Amino acid sequence: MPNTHLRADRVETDLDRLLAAVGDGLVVASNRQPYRHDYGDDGEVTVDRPTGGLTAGLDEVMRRVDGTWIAWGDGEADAAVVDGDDTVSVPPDDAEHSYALRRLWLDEDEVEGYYYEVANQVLWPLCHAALGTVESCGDAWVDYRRVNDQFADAMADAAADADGDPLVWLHDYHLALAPRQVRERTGAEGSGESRHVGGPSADPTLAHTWHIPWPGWDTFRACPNRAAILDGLLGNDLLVFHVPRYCEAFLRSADRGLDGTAVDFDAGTVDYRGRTTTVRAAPMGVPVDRIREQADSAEAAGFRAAFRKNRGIDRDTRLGVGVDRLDYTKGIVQRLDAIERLLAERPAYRGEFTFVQVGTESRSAIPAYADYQDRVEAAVERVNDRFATDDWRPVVYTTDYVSDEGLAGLYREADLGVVSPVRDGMNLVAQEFVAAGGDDPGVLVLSDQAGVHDVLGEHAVSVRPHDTEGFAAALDDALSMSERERRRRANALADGVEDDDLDSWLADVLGAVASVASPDGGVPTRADH
Ligand SMILES: O=P(O)(O)OC[C@H]1O[C@H](O[C@H]2O[C@H](CO)[C@@H](O)[C@H](O)[C@H]2O)[C@H](O)[C@@H](O)[C@@H]1O
Repeated sequence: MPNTHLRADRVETDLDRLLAAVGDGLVVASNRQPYRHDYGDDGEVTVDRPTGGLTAGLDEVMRRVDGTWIAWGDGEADAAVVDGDDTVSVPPDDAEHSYALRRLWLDEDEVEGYYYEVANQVLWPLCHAALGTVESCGDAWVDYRRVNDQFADAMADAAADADGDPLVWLHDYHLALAPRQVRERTGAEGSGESRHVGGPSADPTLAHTWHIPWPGWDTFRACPNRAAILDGLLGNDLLVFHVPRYCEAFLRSADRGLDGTAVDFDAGTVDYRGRTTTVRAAPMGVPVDRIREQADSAEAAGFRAAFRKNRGIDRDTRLGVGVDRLDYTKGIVQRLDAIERLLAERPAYRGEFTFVQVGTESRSAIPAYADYQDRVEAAVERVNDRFATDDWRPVVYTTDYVSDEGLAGLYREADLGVVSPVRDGMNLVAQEFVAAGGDDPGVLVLSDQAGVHDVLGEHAVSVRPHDTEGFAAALDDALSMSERERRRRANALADGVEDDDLDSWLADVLGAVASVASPDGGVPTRADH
C-alpha cells in the first residue's frame, strides 16, 4: 500500500511562507474561469461567478498571491469583442487582492471537441466509472490535443514572465496532455533535472490536482488514448488526488497502462522519461470562517425565513437539503427514491418533513445531462403526486440561483444535509453544510462513494445511494437521532472540517510542491522553528 497521504505525516506548515515563496510565480490553469465577463452591445460588462467549488476555492488562493490564472474564456465574448485583450484583472470588487486572469478564446468546434466530447463524454464518465455513458473520442481528440496545446503555450509564456521560480499548478481532467506539452516548450523534455524554489531554474515546477476520481485499472483500460493521457500527466513533478485510493489506482494505471514506467508503490512515485512524478493525496477543504460568517449574516437569516414562507413550508416542518450541479454522478434520483421509500414506510413523516433540492443546470448540451435533468424533475413530480396534501409538499425543487449567503442559510436551517453521489472526487457541499451549522446543527447523510466520505464518513450517517431501502432507513435514523448523538457527531464533523479547511489543503499541496522542487530543503515549515 503506497504511503501517499499528505495528511498522514503532516507537519505544521507556515502557509504564509509557502505563499510568499511562490509569490507572483504562481500560474494556475483550469478549464473553468473564476469570473465570467459578458460584454453587452451597449459596451456594458457584466461579471458573474460560475458554479463549482474548484474555482471558488482557487479564487481564495489567488487573492493572496499576485499570480496568473489561465482559463477558457467562456461567456458572451470573444477575442474580437474585447479587442484582443485576453487578460483582465480580477476580482472585480477587490483591487487590493487582484491577480491576472488570462482567457483563451476557443472556437465552437474546439469547445465541442475538447470540453463537451473528450472532457465530459469520455474522461468524466470514465473516471466516475459510468462506462455506459462514455462516448467514442473520434475526431474530438484532435481538438482536445489542440486546446491543451493552447493552454501549454499560455502556461509556458506565463512561467517565462514570472519573477523567481515559477510554479505552474494545473487542474483537472481537461488538461491531461498539457504537462507534457509544457515540458516540450520549456526545453526540459526528458532532462529530469531537479528544480529549487528560490534558486535558478530553466524549467517550471509542474503540479497537477486531479479533482475527480481516478478509476480502477479495469475501468481505465477502457480509455481511448489512455497511453497519451498517462504520458501527459507524467510530465508533472507532483500529481495530487483528493484521497489515497485514487493515488493507488493511478499508480496501478501507470504501471499497467504505459510502457517504460517504473512505479514505486511504497514511495508513491513514477519514474518515466527521465523524470520522477510524485503522487500524493490532499483532500480539498472549504473556507470555514467565510462560510460561518455567511451563515451568521442577516442575509442568510432573511433568506431562510423568506424561503419557508415563499415555498409554503411551515415553520415547524423539519427540513432536509441537497445542493448539487444537475449531474448524473450526484445521485439525486437515488436520493428522491429513498425519500419516497421513507414516506411510504414511515407515514409519520408525512406533513412533518420536507426535502429541499437546489439544482444547478450543468453541461446541458450533453444528452446524458439533459436526460438527467428530466429524470430529476420526473422523480420530484412522482413523489409530490404521491404524497402531497393541500398544505404540504414532500419535495421542494428549485433551479433558481441562490447566493452563497442563501445557501449557508439553508444549510443552517436544515435538520439533514443529504449528499449522496453515486461517485464523486471529493464533494465540497458536505463540508459546507457542516461549516454552516450553528448552535443546533443538523445531521450529515453522506454517500460512501464520495471522496469526502474517506475524511468525514466516521461521524456522518453513511448511505449507499443505490440501496434504496438502506438509504430510507438511514434517513429515518438521522431524523430520529437523539439530540446528544446529533451534537456529538456535529461537533466531531465541525472539528474535522476546521482542521482540514481550505488553507490546510493549500499548505499540504504547497508543502508537497516545496519538497519535490527541493527535496533537501525547500521552504521552511513551522516544524523547523
Ligand atoms: O466546469 P463545469 O464543467 O461546469 O463543472 C464544474 C466543476 O465540476 C467538477 O468539480 C469537481 O471538483 C470539486 C472540487 O475539488 C469536487 O468537490 C467535486 O466533487 C468535483 O466533481 C470538476 O472537477 C471541475 O473541474 C468543474 O469545474
